[in-house]
Amino acid sequence: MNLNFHSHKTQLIATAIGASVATAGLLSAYTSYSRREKRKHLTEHIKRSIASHSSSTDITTRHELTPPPPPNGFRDDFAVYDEDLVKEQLARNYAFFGEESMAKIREGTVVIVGCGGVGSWAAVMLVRSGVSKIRLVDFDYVTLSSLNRHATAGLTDVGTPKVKCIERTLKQIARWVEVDSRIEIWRKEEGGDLLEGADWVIDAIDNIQTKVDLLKYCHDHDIKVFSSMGSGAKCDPTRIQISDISATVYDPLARSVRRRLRLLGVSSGIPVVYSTEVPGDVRLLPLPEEEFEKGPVKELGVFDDFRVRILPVLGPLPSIFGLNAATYILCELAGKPILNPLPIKNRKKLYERLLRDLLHRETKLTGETINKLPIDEDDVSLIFEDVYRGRSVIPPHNVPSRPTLVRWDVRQPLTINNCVVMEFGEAEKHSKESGTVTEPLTSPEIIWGSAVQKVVEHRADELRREREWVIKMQQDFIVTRLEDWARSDKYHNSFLIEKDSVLDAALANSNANGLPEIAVSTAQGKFLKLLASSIAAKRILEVGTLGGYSTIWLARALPDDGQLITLELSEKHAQVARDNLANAGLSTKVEVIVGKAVDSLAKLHPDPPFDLVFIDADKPSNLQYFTEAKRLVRKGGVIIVDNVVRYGRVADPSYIDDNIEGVRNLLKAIQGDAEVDATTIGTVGEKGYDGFLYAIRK
Ligand SMILES: C[S@@+](CC[C@H](N)C(=O)[O-])C[C@H]1O[C@@H](n2cnc3c(N)ncnc32)[C@H](O)[C@@H]1O
Repeated sequence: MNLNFHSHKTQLIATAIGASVATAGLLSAYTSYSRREKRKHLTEHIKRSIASHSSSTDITTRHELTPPPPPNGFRDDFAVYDEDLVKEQLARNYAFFGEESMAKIREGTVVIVGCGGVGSWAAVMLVRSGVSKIRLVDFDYVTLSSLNRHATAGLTDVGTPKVKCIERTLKQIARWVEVDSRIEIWRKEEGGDLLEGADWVIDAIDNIQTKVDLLKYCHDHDIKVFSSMGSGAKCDPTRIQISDISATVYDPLARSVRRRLRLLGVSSGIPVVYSTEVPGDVRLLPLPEEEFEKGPVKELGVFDDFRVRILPVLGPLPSIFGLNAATYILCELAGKPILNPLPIKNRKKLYERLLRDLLHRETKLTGETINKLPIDEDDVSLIFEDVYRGRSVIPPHNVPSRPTLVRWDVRQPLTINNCVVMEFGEAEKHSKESGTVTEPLTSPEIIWGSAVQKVVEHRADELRREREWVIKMQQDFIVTRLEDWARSDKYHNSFLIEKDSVLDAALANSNANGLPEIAVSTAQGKFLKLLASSIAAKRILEVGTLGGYSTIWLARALPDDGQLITLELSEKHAQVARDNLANAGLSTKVEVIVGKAVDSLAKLHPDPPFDLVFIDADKPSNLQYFTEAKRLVRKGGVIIVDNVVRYGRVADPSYIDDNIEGVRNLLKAIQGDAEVDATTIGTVGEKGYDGFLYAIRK
């Protein structure tokens, strides 16, 4: 019985197993079949798509952004974007990063600025690894000479946009990828649009100024950016590495970018790929003779500020740079960043030591206890790495075994321009023979000769030029906020304008009565007063009183028998103004007329004429007020119109509103008016960017 039971059970189990195996076999066969079919489908489509590309003779259609859908409507076919196939294609990456990280990579958006030898490789590898949204930005076209390093360009691509030829390849690699190709130059003025939505930006630009612009822009706008330094003129792949921009050494492009960024206030926080290989005696190759014959060299470049000369490049190097960028960003997107990419040398300790030694040396030199030097650790690295390239200033300019910083000329203060690198022994000799600050013995030129003196001057000059460049750059970057202007006004006023309780009370009373805070600023008020004084104004007309703040300033310039008439629409404003004027002791000199200014003006007589008219009421009526002002002001008298700049918007055709139109109409009228001579003066201050129009009645 027992046996029977067992044999029955065994039979049942065997049947169950048999059935499961058969089902599994069938399922597996079906899955394989289904996959095979999907794969076949995909392969056929890709073949068709490629065939249709190569049969086309029109070079522009061959590089169309969207691959042409095949007759059976490929894009809607489930097989194209089938998740199974995507996962199969990315199987090794899934194995490496796992589901969660791969999901992040696949959601990532990367913008590549510069799609040449570096950017093209980065793009290809990012897409091969699963990045599904990519924007390519480059204004340039494929040339024959770029084929030695480009990831996707072939002979038939010559003369076509670089971004388009990368896009085509990317779509052949991953049918699901979204490529946004922009045949555009990145410029900081419109830079935001091209970077929109980026999780990461790759800077693969070969123009230093644009590169610095882009890095600074990304830094200021909290956009993650990875930058590629100079791959030109190098050949040693073992020296390529990733580090923070602040830790780069030996690479001349990195040095220049680092210096410029540092002077713009960005000293670290940008990962870069660079090489420590010091290029030999490399110069930009001269252009071939026939290129010169085509016309002035400058005209040969696509854009003025882009180089037209040729830098020697060994193809694999930029590609390695691009692959480094892709690797770094993939790990970042995956949430598994490369931890502490190894900088060639950890120089921080060295800079600390150099600074400490310099402090001791300076203490001896000045004979005083010094707690803080006028140069800091950042400057030390600038002097050591950038200015003196880690070498002694003394010929033969060895790499010192014990580098030391010293003040070059003890008769001059310690600055980055008056501080040099020496070997310890040289520094000792220098200090001994130079004497001290109070008792200098001789000049450094006498100690080391005029050739060394020239090196120091040359380096200082280099630094100065760079600073000038940076100052120029900074001007482009300046975004001055209202609070900056307010602080500026406050600072200047603290020297030039005494605290004035009457004016403060006028503002406080206006506020208390709910008047809008649109009176002129303190500095503008003072300007109006000075102006009225300079022309010895006896009769002043004001259009737009508000609480009488500008009125008080102007009236204070009047002599005892002077008079000011001010026109105000609002009875309430006028009443507040009268109170403020009374408090200022100016009631007898000022008459406030209530009503529409146009009507009030029409009733005023030009005899006696006014010396000064200040127009500051409703802007759409500017021209009417100005016309009346001309009638009422004496020859040689002055008309001032406020708010004619309006954040520069008057000049921006995209702004259309009544106030702005009021100013534009006034300007147009004055243009052909022989009776006045006028100019506009920007009055940047605590009220932001605005300006006065200043006109003299001829
Ligand atoms: C900008 S505020 C004048 C500020 C004043 N000048 C100052 O700096 O203290 C403009 C004033 O013009 C007045 N206003 C507006 N339209 C007017 C009109 N048609 N006639 C007269 N006044 C007018 C407003 O009521 C307001 O008080």
